[in-house]
Amino acid sequence: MSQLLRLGIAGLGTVGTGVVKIVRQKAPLLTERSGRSIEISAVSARTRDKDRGVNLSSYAWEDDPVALATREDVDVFVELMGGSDGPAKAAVEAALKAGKDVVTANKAMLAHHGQALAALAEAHGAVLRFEAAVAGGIPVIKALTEGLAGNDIERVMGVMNGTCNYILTRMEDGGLTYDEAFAEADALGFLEADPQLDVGGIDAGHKLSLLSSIAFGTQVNFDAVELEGIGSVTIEDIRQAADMGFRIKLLGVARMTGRGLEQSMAPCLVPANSPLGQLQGGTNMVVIEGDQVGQIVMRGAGAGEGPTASAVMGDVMDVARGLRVSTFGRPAASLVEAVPARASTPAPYYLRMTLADKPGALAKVATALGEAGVSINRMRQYGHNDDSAPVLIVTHKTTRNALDQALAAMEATGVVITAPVALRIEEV
Ligand SMILES: NC(=O)C1=CN([C@@H]2O[C@H](COP(=O)(O)OP(=O)(O)OC[C@H]3O[C@@H](n4cnc5c(N)ncnc54)[C@H](O)[C@@H]3O)[C@@H](O)[C@H]2O)C=CC1
Ligand SMILES: N[C@@H](CC=O)C(=O)O
Ligand code: NA
Repeated sequence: MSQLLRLGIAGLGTVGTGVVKIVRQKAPLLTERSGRSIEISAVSARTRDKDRGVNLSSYAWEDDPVALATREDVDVFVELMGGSDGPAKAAVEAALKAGKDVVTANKAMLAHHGQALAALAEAHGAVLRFEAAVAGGIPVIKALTEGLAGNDIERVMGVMNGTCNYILTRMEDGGLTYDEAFAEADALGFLEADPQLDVGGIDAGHKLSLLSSIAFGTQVNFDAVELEGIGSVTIEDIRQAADMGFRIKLLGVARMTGRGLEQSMAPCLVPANSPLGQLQGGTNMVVIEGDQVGQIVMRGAGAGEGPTASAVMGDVMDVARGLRVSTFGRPAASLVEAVPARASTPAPYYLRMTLADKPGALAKVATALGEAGVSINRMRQYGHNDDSAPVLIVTHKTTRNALDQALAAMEATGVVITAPVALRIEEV
C-alpha cells in the first residue's frame, strides 16, 4: 500500500469546503491515525473563481468532474456535488470503472442507483462508501454494517432531515411561522439544492431506503417508501399534540414483517419525553433495534459543514486504513428484492377534524370508528365556532386499513366539515 492517498474532490459547496479544510488543517492527525499521508490532488466545481474561505491554489482544477474522477493522480474520488443523475452519477461510474474507491454524500444518487453502483464497485474491486449521506455526522452506516453485523435488525427509525426538524422545532418553541423557520434552516446550510426534497420528505425517504437496505439485506427501493412531507403539519396540530404530551416529528420507520418490507416517512406523534420527542433543531436521531443488542439511540448533527465533512473523512480514513466493507454491508449480488408492504403495523392514531355543531355529530363519528373496529382512547371538543366545533380523537392501536375505512365512513356521515388530519403515534 502506498504511503500516499490522493483525493479528487468534486463539489466545493458546504460539504466539499468542509472536507478540504479538514484535510488541510488535520494532516498530521490523519497520518498518525491511518499511517498514510492524505492529500488532495485535484478539485472541481461549477465556478472556479469564488472565495470559499480556503486556499485551493495548490490543487489541480478540472471543469469536468468525469475528468477529475479518472485522473492518474487520484486514488479516491470524493463526490460532493449532489443530484441523483447527471454529472455526479457519470463521474462516480467513471471512477469505479477505473477501479478507484469512491466516497460520496449523495443520498439521492444512491437511493435511485445504489444497487447498480454497488455492483459496479464490486465488479471493479473498488469500494463505495456513503456515511455522510445518512444522518450526516452520525456514524450510522458504520454502526449498521460493522458494529451491529451480528444482529438481526428488527426496526430502524429516525429523524433524518435537519431542515424539517428545525422547522417543526422553531414553529413550536420559537412561535415562528413556517417561512421564518425555513429561512433560518437555509442560513445554517441545511437545505438541499431543491428544498422540496427536504420539506417533501424525499431527502429523508432517500436516507431511510439506504438504511433499510443495510438493515434487512434488501436492494434499495426508494420508490416503495410511503412518503409524506411536513407541508400538511399545522401549528394547530403542533399545539394540540404538545397539549397531550406529544411532539410531531418527520419520522422514518422501516421494519420487515411477514407481509414484506414496510418503509414509511411521515409526520408522526412521539411522546414529548422520549429521546425522539426531545430532539431539537437541526439535530438528527437514528434508533436501531437488533435482536441481540436491543435498542440503540444515536443522536447528532445531521447536516452542515463540519458534521457532514466529518462523516466524509471517516470514510476516507477507512479507505486509507485498508478497510473494505461492501457498500450495503454484504455483496451486492446477495441483496434480495424486498416485497414492499404498506406500513400497517397496528398503532394508535391522532385525529383532528371539524364537525358540524349539531346534536348527534360526535356520535356519528364514534359510530364510524366503532364499525370499522377502531376503538377510541381519548376524545375531546376543544373549541367552538359559529356552527362548527374542532374535535380531537386519539385511538387505541389500529391498522391503517381499519383507520382508512373509518375515515371513509366518517366522510359519508355528512357531519365532518374539514377532512380529518390523521397522524400515526409511533411507539418509541
Ligand atoms: N449540506 C449538508 O448539510 C449535507 C449535504 N449532503 C449532500 O452532500 C452533497 C453536497 O451538498 P452541499 O455541499 O450542501 O451542496 P452545495 O450546493 O453547497 O455544493 C455543491 C457543489 O457542487 C458543485 N457542482 C454542482 N454541480 C456540478 C457540476 N455539474 N460540475 C461541477 N461541480 C458541480 C457546485 O459548484 C458546488 O461547489 C449533496 O449530495 C448533498 O445532498 C449530505 C449531508 C448533509
Ligand atoms: N438537507 C439535509 C442535509 C443533510 O442531509 C437536511 O436538512 O438534513
Ligand atoms: Na452518517
